[in-house]
Amino acid sequence: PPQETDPTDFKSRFLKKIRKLGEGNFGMVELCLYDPKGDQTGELVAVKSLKTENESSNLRREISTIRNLYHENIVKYKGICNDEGANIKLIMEYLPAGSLKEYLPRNKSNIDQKRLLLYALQICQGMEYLGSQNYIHRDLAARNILVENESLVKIGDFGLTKSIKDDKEYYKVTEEQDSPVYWYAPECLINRKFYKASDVWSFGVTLYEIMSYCDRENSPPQVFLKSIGRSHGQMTMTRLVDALEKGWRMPRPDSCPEMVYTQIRRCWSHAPENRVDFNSLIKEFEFFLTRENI
Ligand SMILES: CCc1cc(O)ccc1-c1ccc2c(C(=O)Nc3ccc(C)nc3)n[nH]c2c1
Repeated sequence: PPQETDPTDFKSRFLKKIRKLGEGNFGMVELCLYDPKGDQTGELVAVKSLKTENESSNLRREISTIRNLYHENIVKYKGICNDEGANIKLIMEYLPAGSLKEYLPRNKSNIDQKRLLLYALQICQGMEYLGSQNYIHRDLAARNILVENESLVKIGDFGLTKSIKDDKEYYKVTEEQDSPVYWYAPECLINRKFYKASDVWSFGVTLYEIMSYCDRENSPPQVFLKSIGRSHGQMTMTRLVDALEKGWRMPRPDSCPEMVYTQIRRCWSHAPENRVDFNSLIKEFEFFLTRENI
């Protein structure tokens, strides 16, 4: 019988680097061609490797998380490459159109608001599934939503995803890495507790980005800094928390219809328990998508 090969076991000698796709504080993502036949007929893959050895526990957790997730709006796990001893690599499917952060500004002219709501619906479907598996993503943002084609987007980068299986309903943020504070809910900023409802807050910020076609001038950091004033270091976080505590929220972008902004605000209730959940958001977006004009 043909020798049984494990399709999730990638050999480093066949993994050819093409270019860097992104870089984080601990990991790096590269576009590679996996070409076991050596004739360029292999497949393109996205490969996450470590920059520092001591982060391998985080990458191993990411691998154990992503390998058991199966949903059309979650980037597909392909396997691992760890025949070089310590530095294990995570192999994911390569999405050729990049993240919404690159895709939306570039294709603004041929993407209408209905299409934006289709992306919003798909993100909610992926997040609802993730929550059903008792995971919180903790880094939901347009930069982590990848585009398969103009009708399909997928949630990516589970580098900060945590399981809340052991019956706790929140995850305590421990690592002091420079967290994406402008996507964080108040409870995450104040007492570093991350609930599933904290992902809903981040979805609201992500939807804000999407409805403004990820316009850099109107990005969450820009909007916050314009309104709460420029300052440096710790002050920014404190000023951000104070503004949010006082009820300040990012204003409706011009390109965002009132009824979509209403949904965004339901993601931004101060108390986690008062926020809308992904199931209700799915119903809202399905309804919006059945109506003719938005
Ligand atoms: C392997 C890291 C990872 C880890 C995880 O847990 C979930 C998803 C990913 C991931 C992250 C990025 C990508 C990409 C891409 O960045 N594609 C592109 C295409 C074109 C351009 C311009 N930029 C970019 N494709 N598949 C990807 C999977």
